[in-house]
Amino acid sequence: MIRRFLSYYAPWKGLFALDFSCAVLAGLLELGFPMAVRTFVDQLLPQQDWTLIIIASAGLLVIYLLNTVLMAVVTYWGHMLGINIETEMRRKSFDHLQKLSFRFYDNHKTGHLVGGVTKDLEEIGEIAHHGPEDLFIAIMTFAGAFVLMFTVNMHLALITAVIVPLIAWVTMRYGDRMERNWQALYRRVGDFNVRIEENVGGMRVVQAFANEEHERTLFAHDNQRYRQTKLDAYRIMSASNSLNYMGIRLIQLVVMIAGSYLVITGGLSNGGFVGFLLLVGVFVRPIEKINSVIETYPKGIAGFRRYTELLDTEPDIADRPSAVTVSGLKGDIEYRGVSFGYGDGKPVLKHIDLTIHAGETIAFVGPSGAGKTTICSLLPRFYEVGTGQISIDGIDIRDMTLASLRGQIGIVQQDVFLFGGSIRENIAYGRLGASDEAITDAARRAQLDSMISGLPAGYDTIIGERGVKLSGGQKQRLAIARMFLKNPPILILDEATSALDTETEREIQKSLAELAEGRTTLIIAHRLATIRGADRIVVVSESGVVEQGSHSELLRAGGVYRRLHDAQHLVSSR
Ligand SMILES: Nc1ncnc2c1ncn2[C@@H]1O[C@H](COP(=O)(O)OP(=O)(O)OP(=O)(O)O)[C@@H](O)[C@H]1O
Repeated sequence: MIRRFLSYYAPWKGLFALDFSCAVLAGLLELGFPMAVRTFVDQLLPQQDWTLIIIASAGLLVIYLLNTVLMAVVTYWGHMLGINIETEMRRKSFDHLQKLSFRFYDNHKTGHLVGGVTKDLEEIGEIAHHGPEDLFIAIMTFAGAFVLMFTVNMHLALITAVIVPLIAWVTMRYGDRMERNWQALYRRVGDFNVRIEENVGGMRVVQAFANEEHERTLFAHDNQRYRQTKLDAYRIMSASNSLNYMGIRLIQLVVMIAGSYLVITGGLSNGGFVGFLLLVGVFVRPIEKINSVIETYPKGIAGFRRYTELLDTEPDIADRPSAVTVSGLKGDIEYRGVSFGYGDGKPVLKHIDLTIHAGETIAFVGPSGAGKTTICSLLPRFYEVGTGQISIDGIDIRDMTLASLRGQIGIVQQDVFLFGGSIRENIAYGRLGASDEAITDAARRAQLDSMISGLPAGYDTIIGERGVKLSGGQKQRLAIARMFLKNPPILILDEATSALDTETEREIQKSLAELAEGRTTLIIAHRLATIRGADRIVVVSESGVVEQGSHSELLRAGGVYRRLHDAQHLVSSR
C-alpha cells in the first residue's frame, strides 16, 4: 500500500527533490539557533565585544532570511506537489468511473462515489505533501537535536532520552485507532451525501407527498451518527494531544531541575543551560509534528484505501484485446440462446432466440417486468449476456469495441436525462462538435425548432438541472433531436413518445418513422396502438419470446397479444 502510494510521486521527482531538500535545510537551520545562543551567552556576552555581537547577529539574520525563503518554497511548491498528486488521483478515479458498468452503478450510491472523488482525495493531497516531508524532518531534527544535546551535556541528554520513547509510544498507540475511526467517518460522510443528494434531487416528490418530517427524521439519524463518530475521533485526539502535551512539559521540567542543579554545581555553563533548553524545544517539536501527522495521516490513508478500492474494481464490461472498431453497420441483429439475470439469482431472460433483419422495425410487447427493456439493454452491452450470444452483422458484440458499438446505437429512453447546460449543448451531446446547422436541423426534425425560436435566448437557453425548466414533451423532443443528430443505424426507442400530447405524438411518430427508414429499430412498447405499423411484434413473457408476427397475424392467432390488445382496447373504450 505504501509502495503504491509512493508510486504517485514518480512523475514529480524534481518537485519532490526541491521541496524535500528545502524542508531538510530549513530543519537543519533550526538546529543552529540553540547552538548560536549558547555561544552568545558563554563567549560573546562575557567579552562585551560589540563588533563580534553585531557580526554574530548579522550571521543570524542571514540564517533567518534563508529560512524565510525556504519556508516560502516549501509552502508553495510542497503544496503544488500535493495538489498534483491529488489531481492525478482524481483524474484516475473519474476515468475509472466512466469504465464501470451499469451493474456497478446499480449497486453503488452516487453520494458515496462523489465523496470518493472529492473529499477523500483532498485529504490524500494534504498527506501527499506533508507526510514524507514531515516524517523525514521530524526524524532528522530529532536525531540532530539529540546529538547536539549530547555535545552540550551528556547527563541531561541521557535523562531526556529516557522520557522521550515513553511519549513517542503513547503517541503512536493512537495512530491505529484513529485510522479505523476515520474510515468510519468517511462512510458516515458518504451516507450523508447520499441522503442529501436523494433529498434535494427528489425534493419535488418529498413535497408532493408532504414527507418533509419523515425526511428530517432520516436526516437527523444520519446527522447524529456522524456526530457520534466524530466525537469518537475527538475523544481519541484529545487523549493523545493532552498526554503528548504533558509528556513534553515533563521533559522540559526535568531538564529545568536537572539543568539548574548542574549550573549550581558547576557542571554546566549558563549558555549551555539556555542552549540545552532551546534544543529541548527543537527536540520535542518533531514529537508534536508526529502527533499532527498521526492526526492527518489516518485520514489520508483511509481515503487512499477507498480510492484504491474503487480503482481495483475491475470493469465487468470492457474491450477485449482483440476487439475491433466497427462503423457503418447494416443492423442485422441475432440473439442466439441468450439468458441473463441481474445477479440476484433470479433469471430474467431464458434462452432467447431472435433474428432481426437490417432495416426492420421490431416492437417488444408483453406484461410489465417480462424483460423487454432488458433484452434491449443487452444490445449496447449495458449488461453482459449470461450465456448465449448477440451479434450484429454476424460479429459478436463482445468482439467490438464498446465505444464503436455504442456509436452505432441510438437510444431514446422513457425517462430522459438532460444535463444542466443550454439547449444547444444538450442536443449536441448526440454528436459532440456538431455544427450549428446540424443542431438546428435535428431540432427541426424533432419538432423542437418553433419552441426554441420562441425563447428569448433561443438555443442558448439554460434548461436547469436535468432539464427541469422544460415540459415532459419538450424533454422527450430534445432527446429525439439528439438521436437525429447521432443518426445511428440501430435505434432503441423506449416508448419514446409516451409523454407527448396526441397531436404532437402523431407528428413525432412521423419524424421517428422517417428516422427509422432504412434502419433497424427496436421499440419497447407499452401502448399497442403506437406499434401497429411495426414490421414485427415480438411478445415477451416470463418464459421468453412466446409469439411473433405482424399486428394482424398476432390478432388472428388469438394468443397473448390478442389478450393484451383486447385488454387495452377495453380500457381505452371505457
Ligand atoms: N438494474 C436491475 N437490477 C436488478 N433487477 C432488475 C434491473 N432492471 C430490471 N430488473 C428486473 O428484471 C426484470 C425485467 O425488467 P425489465 O425492465 O426488462 O422489464 P420490462 O418488460 O421492460 O418492464 P416494463 O414494461 O415494466 O418496463 C424485472 O423483474 C425487474 O425487476
